[in-house]
Amino acid sequence: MGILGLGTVGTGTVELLLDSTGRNPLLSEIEIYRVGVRELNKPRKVKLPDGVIINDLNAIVSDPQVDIIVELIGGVEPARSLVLRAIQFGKHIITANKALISRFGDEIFTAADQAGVYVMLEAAVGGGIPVIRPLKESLSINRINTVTAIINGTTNYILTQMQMGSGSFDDVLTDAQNLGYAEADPSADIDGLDAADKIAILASLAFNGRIRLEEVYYEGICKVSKIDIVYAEKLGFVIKLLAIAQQDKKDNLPAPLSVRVHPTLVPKEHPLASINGIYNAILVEGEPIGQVMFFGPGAGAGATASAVSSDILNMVAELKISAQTLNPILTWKLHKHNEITPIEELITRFYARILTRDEPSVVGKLGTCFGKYGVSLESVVQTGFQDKLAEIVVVTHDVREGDFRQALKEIESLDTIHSTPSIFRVL
Ligand SMILES: NC(=O)C1=CN([C@@H]2O[C@H](COP(=O)(O)OP(=O)(O)OC[C@H]3O[C@@H](n4cnc5c(N)ncnc54)[C@H](OP(=O)(O)O)[C@@H]3O)[C@@H](O)[C@H]2O)C=CC1
Ligand SMILES: N[C@@H](CC=O)C(=O)O
Ligand code: NA
Repeated sequence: MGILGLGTVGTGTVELLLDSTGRNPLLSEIEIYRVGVRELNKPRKVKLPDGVIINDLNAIVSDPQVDIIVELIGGVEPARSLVLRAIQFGKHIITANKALISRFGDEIFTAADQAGVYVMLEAAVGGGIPVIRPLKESLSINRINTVTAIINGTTNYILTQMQMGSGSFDDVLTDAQNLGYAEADPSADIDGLDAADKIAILASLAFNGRIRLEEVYYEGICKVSKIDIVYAEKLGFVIKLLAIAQQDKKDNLPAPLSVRVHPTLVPKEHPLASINGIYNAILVEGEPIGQVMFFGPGAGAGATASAVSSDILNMVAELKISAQTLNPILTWKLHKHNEITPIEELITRFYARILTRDEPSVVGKLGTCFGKYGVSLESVVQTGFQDKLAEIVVVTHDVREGDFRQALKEIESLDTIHSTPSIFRVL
């Protein structure tokens, strides 16, 4: 076996594979033949025989001694070219790289199909949580209607720390980086793109069709402030970065999918409200199963190594049965593209925090504007003052997003309105 990458996940995986006592006996059949890195002279936490760690990754993916390539480099290039080259040379692939799969899954799965090799990616979504394989195998008979998930550990860690009132945003992010949770470029975590990559993968599996990543709406956590966390709490919510894939029905027929990532006010009694820190959870709803929730550590060396190494063991087990015929349930044959609804068509509740000049008629003016676009309000709270401006928090009933945005545009043009610092969707 050849491993590409010896960073957080690569090191965790090598440590796990070398520590076989009390684990699955198949582990003894796995040889770490080569490990590819960028910098040969970097100090490493794991000790491997001389010559195993090299920096010629192209040589590893074409080496006849290697049957399985484990890609743990991250990012698109050179990961994409190396994986495609490995497939050309008939190697089976294991990867933790959601950025690669969400963008180039089509190309990689098609190449793998033609070459008759497996691609396994349990670690790419939810870190250590088994979710890809359960969706492919144990739940595959269900008609899934919704996947609602917390699938970025770094942002969940930051939001949890903010909620507990500890540390500044930057300090908590640095913590998450030092703990090995964040991506090499942490803006992918913060801006919601990492969660978008992951929900695109889950949605393709759950709804049996490819997803165009560019159609997935995503927003990150930059606009979530301590003030909003406190208001949300008073109103009975916690703020979480949710990734949602939902199949709505129109006239009892399946409508296009809604696939999106955004900070969301989650009612405190909802099962996802209590998922804190580095933990992730994926709530799957389908027919006939009902609700199933997967919960566990979403990032970090050990947890992610658990998912990568389980893929390695499963791969070895599959190849023992037959190297000629692939188990069809483990391959990725997604022939159609799923159609995705634009975000303007989403029907949801909203939370908005509006800063106004303190005039007696302002709540009435807000109500009139919202009413004009069919936005009805569930609650309006005039809470306090920020720099001499009155602060009003509204929560709407379900509304079409496009109509809410139009109402807000008109509200923002009123003289009495100063600004709308926060707008979040409510679950
Ligand atoms: N960290 C986590 O908790 C999780 C990460 N993942 C995914 O796992 C993958 C790996 O992440 P992680 O281990 O955190 O990343 P790291 O940045 O810690 O490690 C990356 C490794 O890849 C090597 N590498 C990077 N670029 C090149 C290159 N151009 N040529 C050769 N080697 C290269 C680096 O070499 P060198 O050491 O010499 O610099 C390093 O060993 C990513 O796809 C990530 O999204 C998935 C789930 C959880
Ligand atoms: N950066 C990711 C790592 C796991 O996928 C996260 O924080 O969830
Ligand atoms: Na997983």
